[in-house]
Amino acid sequence: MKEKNPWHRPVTIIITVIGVIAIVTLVTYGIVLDAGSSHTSLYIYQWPAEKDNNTGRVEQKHHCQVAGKGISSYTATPYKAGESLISCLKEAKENIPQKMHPETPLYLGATAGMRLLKLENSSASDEVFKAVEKTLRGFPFSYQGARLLAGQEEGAFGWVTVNYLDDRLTQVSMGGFKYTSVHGNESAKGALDLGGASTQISFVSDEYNGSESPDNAVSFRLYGYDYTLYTHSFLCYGKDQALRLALSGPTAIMDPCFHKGYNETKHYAAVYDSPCVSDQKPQIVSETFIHLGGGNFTQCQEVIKSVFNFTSCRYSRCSFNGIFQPPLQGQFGAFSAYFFVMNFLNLTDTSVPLKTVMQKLSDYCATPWTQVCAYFKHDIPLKYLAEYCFSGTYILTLMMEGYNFTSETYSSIKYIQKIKNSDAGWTLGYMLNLTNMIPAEAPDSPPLTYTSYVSVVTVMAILLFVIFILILYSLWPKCNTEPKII
Ligand SMILES: Nc1nc2c(ncn2[C@@H]2O[C@H](COP(=O)(O)OP(=O)(O)OP(=O)(O)O)[C@@H](O)[C@H]2O)c(=O)[nH]1
Ligand SMILES: [Ca+2]
Repeated sequence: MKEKNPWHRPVTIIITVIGVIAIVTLVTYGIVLDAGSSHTSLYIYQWPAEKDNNTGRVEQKHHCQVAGKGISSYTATPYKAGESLISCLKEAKENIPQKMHPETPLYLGATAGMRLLKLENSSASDEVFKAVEKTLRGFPFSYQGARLLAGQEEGAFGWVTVNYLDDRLTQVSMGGFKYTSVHGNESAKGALDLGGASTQISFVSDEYNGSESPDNAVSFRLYGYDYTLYTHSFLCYGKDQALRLALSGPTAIMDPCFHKGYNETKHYAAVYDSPCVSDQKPQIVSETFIHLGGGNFTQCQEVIKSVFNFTSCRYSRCSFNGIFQPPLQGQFGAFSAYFFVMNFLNLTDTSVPLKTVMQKLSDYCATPWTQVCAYFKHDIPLKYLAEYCFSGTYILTLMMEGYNFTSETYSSIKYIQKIKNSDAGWTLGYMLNLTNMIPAEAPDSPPLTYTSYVSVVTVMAILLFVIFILILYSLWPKCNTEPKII
């Protein structure tokens, strides 16, 4: 008896086609933990499994904020630094299909909080890393290391993220010709990152080739274009450490950067337990001081200016503290605390003249604390709320006095949190680099987003399916309806 060909069964055909779609649209994942000074965040990224290194293909799938403070705060009980990560890692397990766990790379990068801890107590920092590593190794992912990022890396990877997500890195390919005129230095966007303990500025400038102050240069070749990036990370100039710098000194008690009516008793130790300010600790017997708000924007600006040193510069030009900075060039994306703060203050629109922005901030700083509290206390944690006047003034002073933006160039800054649903920050650039996802040479085909890629593959698979069915139908043995002539 002739066996029926199983390939002729419609169920088999449908399963095969679904299988083909599943294989072609397989997704690869990567996990990066951003162990910042104030807190840790876990990001899951996803991209199509086929090894086609087009730009704009990696997307953020999931973000988990670790509860509690940053890992550098667990010096007394390092194992708790590891434990703090467990719930987000469990979330990661749920968000990535189980069969993909062993091949999902897992990275942890620590930034300024751990840099400060290393300066202060290097064995304590080793203990924290050990604890964190132990936890990460306990999960089924492909652990790739937990390490301290250099300030330069943090700045450079933030720049890569912003430009990658903005599709500014590839060359445009049209009809076989590659157009480079709109890419490279001219279209690259600078990156401004304001953390809790450090702040980074990174941009390309036609006037910087790395010869002056080579420590500030990061060079790479991406998609066939050479970039020499200027980058600098100012340790102690993140907004939490800058607040300590501004507080420390004889004027600490009446603080113009806090609202009138703000009145809190604080421990000296809490302010001075950081290498950024430890040498400025006043010789006072008392353990506490009363932090009073003055609510005066102009005076606050003066206090903040005093934390920047403009007295010496051994280069052709400097930002502050004797650090070289070439002339600013192009657009800038300002993220992390730049966004949190300016978004709260409703000041993210940089087309508004700088004078108006300052006036609005001045009005906000002059608002009595009781009024601010009554209005926002249900929505915003009090700690954040108390600091927005300081933080807003710090941001404007850092930009205008520190980095030399002017009222004309202020509009070249855009406050951003996300680009195409992915958070702006160093983590994506870090993973792209470590997984070799950005090739040195340009790909030939123009990039597709993941969604467009899946749509194209699905449409093609359906089309193939229809053609397949039609072919089968034409080959299928049919009943002969014609009367048989005997
Ligand atoms: N208002 C507000 N502030 C936030 C929020 N998230 C974080 N911050 C604060 O903004 C500052 C910067 O936060 P991050 O960018 O996460 O800093 P970080 O990565 O912990 O610190 P670094 O290691 O210096 O980069 C810190 O002072 C945080 O406490 C938020 O959602 N709202
Ligand atoms: Ca950060």
